Amino acid sequence: MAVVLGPNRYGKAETRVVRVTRDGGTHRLKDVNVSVSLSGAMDEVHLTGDNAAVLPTDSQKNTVFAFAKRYGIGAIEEFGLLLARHFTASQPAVAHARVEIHEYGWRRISGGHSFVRDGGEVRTALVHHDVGGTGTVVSGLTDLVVLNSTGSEFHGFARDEYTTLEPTRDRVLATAVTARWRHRGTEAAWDDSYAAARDALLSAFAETHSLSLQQTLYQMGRAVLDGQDGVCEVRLALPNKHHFLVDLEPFGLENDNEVYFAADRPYGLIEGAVLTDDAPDAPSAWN
Ligand SMILES: O=c1[nH]c(=O)c2[nH]c(=O)[nH]c2[nH]1
Repeated sequence: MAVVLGPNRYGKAETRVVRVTRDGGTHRLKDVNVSVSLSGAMDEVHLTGDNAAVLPTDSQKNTVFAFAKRYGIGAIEEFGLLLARHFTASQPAVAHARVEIHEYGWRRISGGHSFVRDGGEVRTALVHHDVGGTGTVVSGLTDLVVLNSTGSEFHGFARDEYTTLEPTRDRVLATAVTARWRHRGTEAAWDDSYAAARDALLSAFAETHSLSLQQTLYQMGRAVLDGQDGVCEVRLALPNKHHFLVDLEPFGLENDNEVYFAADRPYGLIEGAVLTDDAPDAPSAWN
């Protein structure tokens, strides 16, 4: 029985590119996930290991970043066509290009450079009640994804022999907020309280000129407490969703804080509590 090569394709999946367009102080954001898959005369690489027809998936990823800079990202259909036509036109072995793009929507918070991602967030409540009649209520949310495309710095940090991070005076700051806030009592206008806390978190994130995510965390917690006497403690978990500036110099392009690689892991995880100095102890409230 003979064995033959069947249908095949290859490419770089899920290149996460964030393109910031700066129009003075007003920024626009395009956040996409691009998967390229090429097919054509690829028998040799499978049968003999001859790579002559294989444009590396690494080059495909670089093309996505370079095109994001060179042409911007308009409608994702248009960006997809641009890429697919490029690969079929420039690689003799490529007969077909498949480009799938997913776009994540963002809405403005306030100011010109602060955004909250559409959908996905979850409202949470955790209630404890004793037979004796005392209770605690912890409200919260998870997966509230926010991004500042400027207004964030990180420098002056401790260094050791393993430190390679470059200090920065202008970076993208993004996080998926998990916040929980403890109420003093068991009577409150819960929906209004939730809306006010969510607003306070968003405004504080947008309005804090950040020197670290830790500093932003404290300001976010404080904003919730300042807005509501009925809340005595806020706990926050803020993953630092790193956006790395892509080096476009090898392609003769300058990257003036426009094209970022949105990494999903590993991520910094910044956690902390902010509380009023009269907050009652609540050993079980958070578990
Ligand atoms: O805001 C930050 N806090 C850190 O603790 C940290 N560590 C790091 O590598 N980048 C950052 N950013």
